[in-house]
Amino acid sequence: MVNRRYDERDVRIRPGRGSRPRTKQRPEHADAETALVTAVDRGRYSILVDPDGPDERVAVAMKARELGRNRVVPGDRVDIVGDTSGDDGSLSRIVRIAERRTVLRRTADDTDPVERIIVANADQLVIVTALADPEPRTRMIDRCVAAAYDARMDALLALTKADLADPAELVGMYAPIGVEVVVTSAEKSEGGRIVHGLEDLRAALDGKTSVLVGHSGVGKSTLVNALVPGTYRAVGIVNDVTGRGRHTSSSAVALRVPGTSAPTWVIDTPGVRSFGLAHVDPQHLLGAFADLAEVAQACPRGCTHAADAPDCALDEWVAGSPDETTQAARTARVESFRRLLASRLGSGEPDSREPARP
Ligand SMILES: Nc1nc2c(ncn2[C@@H]2O[C@H](COP(=O)(O)OP(=O)(O)OP(=O)(O)O)[C@@H](O)[C@H]2O)c(=O)[nH]1
Repeated sequence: MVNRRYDERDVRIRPGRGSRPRTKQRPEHADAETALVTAVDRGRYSILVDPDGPDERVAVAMKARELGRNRVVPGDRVDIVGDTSGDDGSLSRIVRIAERRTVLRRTADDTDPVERIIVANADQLVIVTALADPEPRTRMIDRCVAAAYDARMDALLALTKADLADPAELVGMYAPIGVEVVVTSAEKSEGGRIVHGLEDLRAALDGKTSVLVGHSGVGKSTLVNALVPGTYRAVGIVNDVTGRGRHTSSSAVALRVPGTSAPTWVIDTPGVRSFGLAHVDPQHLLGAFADLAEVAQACPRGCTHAADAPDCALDEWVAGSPDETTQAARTARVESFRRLLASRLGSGEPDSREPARP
């Protein structure tokens, strides 16, 4: 072994971490384009590339592996790479999901204990309810309103079949709690169906993305058909926007509403009966009642604002009304809020998944 002196050749100079080119530090998919997800069917996503832009086109995408188990749902704004041409047989990849403004979850059930997101970025929940045949169920409406408010969405009540029953009672019940109400009736005519009140509905949807919900038979298909002609076929949905294929699964589909002043979408949710209310945050619900939210600032910390909540400022507010008329109005308002709050428990009846409250 040569005994030599230590010199600078013995010093190993390693490039610092910062100077090494690292893939992760490069902007990922800088060439990505933006798209709107309109439907999901067995791992394939119908998307609209450059929505409302000069190059708007329909395409099909799959989820990139890097997104892992993150769900992509109708209403999602996404970044896509790959073949985004939309040509026959083309397939792009969704590499990013934009931050969601709102999320609507469907209720967990026995077979699936998780409340899954079904729609993203909707502004409004449209609760389609028949005035008769089938009879309206206010408990179901309350649950939907609570879900909408909790998701920070507006609630719109579309009352159908006004030719069969008077809407006054339901209008009187929901209009005072900030729920916009539209009344329609469909009439058979030679050329198909005329839906009276359709223009009111279209105006209430204009410029927004609205999720339509309703039980079977309430006339939801009749409304969607009138708003977006040619959408439905007997065997399933052919998406006019995506243009291709048949959408027979029970997941939500976004449809563009023509004849409006600003881009307008309805998202139909076949088979969705109810929404996730297990984690309703009283503060979110309260946010939909600006006057009550202000009063509730004086509540004790952690106040649930429920009827049995001790020292709830809402009760003091009602009790301290200057006159009888004001007291009646305040009582109605607090009761409406509490009804929505209680609807997560199934309107007084214990929910199968939740213990009854004392
Ligand atoms: N009298 C009356 N009948 C209506 C009205 N709107 C729809 N209907 C009828 O109600 C029934 C149900 O209407 P649909 O539009 O199929 O209802 P849906 O909510 O889509 O129900 P599903 O198709 O079962 O999901 C049909 O027989 C319609 O003709 C209405 O305004 N007045």
